[in-house]
Amino acid sequence: MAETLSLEARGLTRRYGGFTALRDVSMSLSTGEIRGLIGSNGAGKSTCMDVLSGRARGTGSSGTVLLEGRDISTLNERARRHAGLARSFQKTNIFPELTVRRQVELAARKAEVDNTQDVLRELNLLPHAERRAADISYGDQRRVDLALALVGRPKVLLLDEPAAGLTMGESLALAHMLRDLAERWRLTVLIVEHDMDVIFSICARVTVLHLGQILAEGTPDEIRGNTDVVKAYLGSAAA
Ligand SMILES: Nc1ncnc2c1ncn2[C@@H]1O[C@H](COP(=O)(O)OP(=O)(O)OP(=O)(O)O)[C@@H](O)[C@H]1O
Repeated sequence: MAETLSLEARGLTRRYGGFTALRDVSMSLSTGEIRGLIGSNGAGKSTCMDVLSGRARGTGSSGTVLLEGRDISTLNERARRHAGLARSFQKTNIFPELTVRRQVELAARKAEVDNTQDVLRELNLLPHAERRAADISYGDQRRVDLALALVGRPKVLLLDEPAAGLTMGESLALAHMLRDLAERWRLTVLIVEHDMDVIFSICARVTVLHLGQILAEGTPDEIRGNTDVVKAYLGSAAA
């Protein structure tokens, strides 16, 4: 029996006036997969995440998004989140004055779930739970961001540059925690990240965007060995 895909995008296109930022992008992610989405500045990565998450809907956007086989293309961002598609942004969403526990509780209440303690434990945040977010390290704040996206126990997480601003050690620790979570929760992750060490250490497959279109898709070894990708992106990005 064919496996039901966790997230499927068919023919995603996004136009801004006469400019096409994303053209006919299709991809299929299986359950528990961590997929990297890479490409140079302006390649269309954020636009792709916007169309998937429902942030960019209506005029200018077309294509189909399926979540576990269900067509969610007509749902707005909030309804998609409710259906199990969560997104975490590069810009931190946390309130500096609140304790870590309080803001995870607020996010849990909004998502109508009661798993604050579980999520704090999973993300190694229990030792910081009673501290104000402003008083913890930037690396820990990024984990609070992740916690806020994970409270509803989503099926799919869209992750925008989670390692931005982290030290190399913090980035790799975050990457391994993500891989561990995806495995235990059967969580599917689509991750946009400029840190190729993070991408190549946790992604089974990588999709490369270039000028709004898919340039390549494959395993980390295939992507690293693809001369078009090296020319368009990796030659400069891997630095
Ligand atoms: N609101 C908008 N109006 C017009 N053009 C836009 C808009 N948003 C994005 N674009 C254009 O669409 C293209 C894709 O942008 P996008 O932000 O998706 O790229 P990206 O791959 O995420 O880049 P980066 O790595 O710099 O974040 C760019 O040429 C950008 O200038």
